[in-house]
Amino acid sequence: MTTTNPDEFHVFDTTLRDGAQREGISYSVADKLAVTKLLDELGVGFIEGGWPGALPSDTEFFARAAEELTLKHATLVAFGATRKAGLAVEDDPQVAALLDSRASAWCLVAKSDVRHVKRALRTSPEENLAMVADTVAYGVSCGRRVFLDCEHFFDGFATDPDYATAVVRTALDAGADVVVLCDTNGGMLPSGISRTITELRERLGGNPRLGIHCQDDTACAVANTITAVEAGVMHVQGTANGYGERPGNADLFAVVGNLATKMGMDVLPDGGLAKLTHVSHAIAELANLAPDSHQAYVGHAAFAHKAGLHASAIKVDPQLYNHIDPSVVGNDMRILVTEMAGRASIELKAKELGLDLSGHPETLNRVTKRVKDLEARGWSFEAADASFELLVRDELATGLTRHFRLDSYRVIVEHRGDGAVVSEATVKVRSRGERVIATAEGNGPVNALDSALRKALVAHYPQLNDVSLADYKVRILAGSSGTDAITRVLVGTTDGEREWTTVGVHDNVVEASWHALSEALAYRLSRLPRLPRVSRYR
Ligand SMILES: CC(=O)SCCNC(=O)CCNC(=O)[C@H](O)C(C)(C)COP(=O)(O)OP(=O)(O)OC[C@H]1O[C@@H](n2cnc3c(N)ncnc32)[C@H](O)[C@@H]1OP(=O)(O)O
Ligand SMILES: CC(=O)C(=O)O
Repeated sequence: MTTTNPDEFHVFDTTLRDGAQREGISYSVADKLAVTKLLDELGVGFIEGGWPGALPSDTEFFARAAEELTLKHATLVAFGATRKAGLAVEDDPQVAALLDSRASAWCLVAKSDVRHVKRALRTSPEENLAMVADTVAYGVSCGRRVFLDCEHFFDGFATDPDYATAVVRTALDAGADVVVLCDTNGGMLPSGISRTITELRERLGGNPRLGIHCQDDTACAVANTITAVEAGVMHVQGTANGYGERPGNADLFAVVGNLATKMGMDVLPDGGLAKLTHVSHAIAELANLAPDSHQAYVGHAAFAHKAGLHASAIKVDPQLYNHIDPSVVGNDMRILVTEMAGRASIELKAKELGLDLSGHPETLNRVTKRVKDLEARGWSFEAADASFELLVRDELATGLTRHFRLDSYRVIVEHRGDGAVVSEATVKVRSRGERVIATAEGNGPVNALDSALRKALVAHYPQLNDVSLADYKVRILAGSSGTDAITRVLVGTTDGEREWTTVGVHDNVVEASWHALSEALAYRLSRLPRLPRVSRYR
């Protein structure tokens, strides 16, 4: 891998500025400080923290960051705009706010499309160049490192290449460290990025310090960013998980993953790359967004294999079906067990769960057949590892699965005259050689059943006191009419330390729920000493 001098190649994060422009994101100042620490831990070179003077919370963020944060790797950057048209730079309150932020680096947004200069800024092309020159030079004279974001650069270059080039040259001449070419409307394709940067570099001559900032409106932001690096830029901007205005920004984790693993560029400090997955998920939490399972490199499913053919090759060598070793970016490979599984998928999944089927070809065949049959009837094991594990244990006859057996259950739902609806369940189970009967009420039939089953078992298995329901999902699968459909229930259960998921399928929602609930407790108890095997799945 080529070691990249952090001053010669910049990884510039704008999660807290452009990323915060995504609909639905609203960071508190504390969130912003936490995101900054995570990005610093990852090892990015620059963190754009927001626009002091424009957003009161960003002003507060910079004040607190100056007092509270000691960054190991990153330089904190304050975002702002070039001075107002017709105003001396020293008199512009927004520029004063940049100084007040105490950030040692600024990133200024400037117009580089002449149509925007005339129609949005309502000023002359010459005055816009003066705004760029004055503000950059002022920042530099105040000891700040200044980056210039050329808004709408690619559209501007297509309309008037001389003017767009003049903006870049003006900023470089005024002392800008890097001039960043922005695809603000996100409409570019890689070929256009490459052509424009090549032509710009010819016009400028020498080796200009250029950067790239791509919005994702054509879903090409990452590809456009990589193309720009190939065309000679030395500064990439992006955001955690691609958050940003409209469809978003270039996903910095995919950009960094590509640069490091495909182009041999060592763009993060030692150990940084292996933190990619953790930092991605932690920032999603702070943004209050569910992590995208299917995100490249860092998604939970980025290295999840469903097809039997994939698994059979992976069994020989995981590299045959993975573009990189997932651990390089802190991720894991997973094998999914579904109708598409073959014996190799089952064997690998069982191994993942600590069960060795390699010396048990008959069991492997049986498990594979049962999984395929059950999946065809609506069961889904890919999200229910615990049910799959119980099934394998049953077939392996390890005797670890059954600590209780159902005799019968009954649930009633009573709609009373006063409008109250009450559910009551009675379960009769065999446990430790005894017949146990328990009754419980609940706010619905499933809740009542769950309570009654726990009540019946807890005297024999006090471990169940720590177990609680974490999630309950119902999906209607098929049927000729709405009410005769098959129901699939997935139950998530936790003991405070771990979480596991079980599945139940039946044309009766209560029975499907019973199955998933009783499996959840059976799974917890399967961690206890051995007990005799009984058959399941009627
Ligand atoms: C491409 C990007 O995403 S850049 C980042 C954009 N981010 C944001 O806009 C979020 C923060 N923005 C804000 O809080 C507000 O828009 C503010 C504080 C910056 C400005 O608010 P207001 O003063 O009320 O102005 P308003 O938002 O209506 O218009 C923007 C003004 O900036 C001017 N402007 C736009 N770009 C620039 C520029 N590069 N340099 C100088 N002035 C600019 C516009 O001409 C307009 O001026 P006008 O008020 O004289 O018409
Ligand atoms: C600066 C910026 O965010 C853009 O031009 O898209």
